[in-house]
Amino acid sequence: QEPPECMHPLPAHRPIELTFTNLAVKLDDKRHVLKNISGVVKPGQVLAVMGPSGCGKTTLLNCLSGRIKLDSGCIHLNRERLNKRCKRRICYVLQQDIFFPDLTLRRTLEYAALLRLPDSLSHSQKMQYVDHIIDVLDLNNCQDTIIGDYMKRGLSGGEKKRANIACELLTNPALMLLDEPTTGLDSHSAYKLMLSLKKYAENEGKTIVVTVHQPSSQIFHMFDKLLLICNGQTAYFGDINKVVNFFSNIGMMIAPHYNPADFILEQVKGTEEMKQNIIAAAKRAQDDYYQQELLHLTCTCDKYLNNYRHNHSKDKYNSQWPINATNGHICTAFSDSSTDSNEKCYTAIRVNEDEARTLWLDSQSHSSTSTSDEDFTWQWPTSFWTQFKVLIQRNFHEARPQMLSTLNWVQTVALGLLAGLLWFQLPRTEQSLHNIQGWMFFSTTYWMLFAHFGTLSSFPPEREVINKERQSGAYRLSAYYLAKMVGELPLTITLPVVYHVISYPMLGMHSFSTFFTLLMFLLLNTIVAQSVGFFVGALCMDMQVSITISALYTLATQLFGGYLATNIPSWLQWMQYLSMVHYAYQNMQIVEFGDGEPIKCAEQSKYAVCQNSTVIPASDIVNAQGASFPLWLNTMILFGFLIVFRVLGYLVLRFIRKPK
Ligand SMILES: Nc1ncnc2c1ncn2[C@@H]1O[C@H](COP(=O)(O)OP(=O)(O)OP(=O)(O)O)[C@@H](O)[C@H]1O
Repeated sequence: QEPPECMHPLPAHRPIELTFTNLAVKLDDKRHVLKNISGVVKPGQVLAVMGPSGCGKTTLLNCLSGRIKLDSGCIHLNRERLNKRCKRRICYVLQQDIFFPDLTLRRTLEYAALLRLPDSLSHSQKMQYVDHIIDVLDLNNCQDTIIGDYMKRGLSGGEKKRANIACELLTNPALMLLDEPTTGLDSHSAYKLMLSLKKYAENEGKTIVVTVHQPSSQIFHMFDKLLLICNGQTAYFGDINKVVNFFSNIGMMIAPHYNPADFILEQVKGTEEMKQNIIAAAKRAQDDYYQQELLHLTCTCDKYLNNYRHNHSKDKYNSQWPINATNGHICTAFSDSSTDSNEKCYTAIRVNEDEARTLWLDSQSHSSTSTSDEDFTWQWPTSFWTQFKVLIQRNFHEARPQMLSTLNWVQTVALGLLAGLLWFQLPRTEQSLHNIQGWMFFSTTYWMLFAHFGTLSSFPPEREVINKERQSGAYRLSAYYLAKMVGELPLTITLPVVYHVISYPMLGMHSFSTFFTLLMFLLLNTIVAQSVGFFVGALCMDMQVSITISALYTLATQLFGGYLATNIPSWLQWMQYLSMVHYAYQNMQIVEFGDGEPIKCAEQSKYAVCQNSTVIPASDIVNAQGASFPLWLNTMILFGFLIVFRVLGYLVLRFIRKPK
């Protein structure tokens, strides 16, 4: 069954001719992962990159997408050298399928469409296009299945692969790089997927580069060009239907009815001598290839230039047409080359050939000049406000199953009841004071740990998705960050509210105002702890390191909170100012003992004030634990913690953990 034709609601992007020349990448300045890799792929063509495992295929795609710094060589998209701006026009489908596991496939695609299709399209147009992409990639049956991960069963491997491609196809990219899109698919699914891509390239004038491991011969013959890599070097670059000839010319004959893909991979996995022979032959063939291109060019350069002049006679590009790249100059360069050394002639001629081809591409492009200009100037597909709104919804949907899981509900209700029963209806006497303080301290530290470690464990997988989306320029980091704070807020506070509603009245409720004020400080403390967890999770790439830092910080926070140790040595007293629990716990005491029913003095009270009074004022209770601040100052400091750690978290993502 043929995949349906693609009808994208966006105007077509200008076709891209991808040219890469002499790419080299070294590891640790020593070992070459890639060396002298060159090639060109034109609009409508599919280039297959093949080679043994570890030969450098993924590294090449990383280079072409601009994610790896080159040691030498250059990459051009039409006439423009690969730069940050044009990187956004490349879609890169990674080998790993990185998604939010709890969202369904349809929801995932809907959010991708809402974020990555421009605001000029209505919501229903975007949804229609999602339907269309689901049809194109044959994902109808699983659109309501969650993506899943190793813990939760969701989409199959093949469905995830197609979902990955679907997300990228949404933006109607002109250049697609796909890293092993057929891995894990059965032969029929692999064939169907490649057929969809091939049709997409042909019908829409897209430029496609795929890495493949061991394609069937049916798939192999679908490709237009092949780049075979061996030991990081070119073992073949050229038309797919000439590769068998290339090998037979160097004495490596394919048996009849043998899959050419299997055959060439066996050759490049042979002895070191065989590999060197193949690489040397590829180099010779490449030189010949350029000579032929040149001959072709000299025959057609008149056509290119005449076409170009005809189509652009009045537009602004005409004035930019380089004076030295005239027909005469190309031909002169060519005739000069017959006497020059190969290398010199190649350089001289390539410059002009590239210019001619680029101009020809301009003239052939089915998009108008204004559309192509828009291509080069757009920054974000949607406005900040759209990104913010969509990301709030997505954050909420994505985080809810984890943050409000059944297990968390059970844990909260059970602990609320347990704390209520343990400190049930305590009398307001000095003898019970330590127990009442125990409830407050337990509540603040428990929710601090819950929020901190919850964020710490959930953020690293989320960072993968965010990095992938930031790399493709889907949205602003600031929109994501604000949306995360707002979208997760109701989820963050739900369980502490439930806990407080259960346990505080059991302890002994005196007024609604103390109930609500205590709840506010409990929530503020929880949100601060979440911010610290987010900052540590964003900063540390190693989970073990982040757990160690968090354990140290949260335990020290408890030790200096004012409940466990009241006689802190003077040289260590500064540590209590770093303890967020210290401020929340103090405020809870000020409210509970100040606004609630007062605490009666014991007969033999340790408080001096009891010599003249029958009740202990809140200030005396708080002062007995060491350094103390008034309510407003403690509250300001807690807000200070919140702002500082939120800003630090943002700066870490913006400058330290930014995607390459
Ligand atoms: N960051 C890195 N640190 C160390 N080695 C690296 C790094 N990146 C790549 N390599 C090495 O470079 C070589 C090429 O890796 P690459 O992932 O490009 O291979 P590949 O052809 O895509 O392999 P496969 O087909 O198995 O996915 C491998 O030997 C790999 O170990």
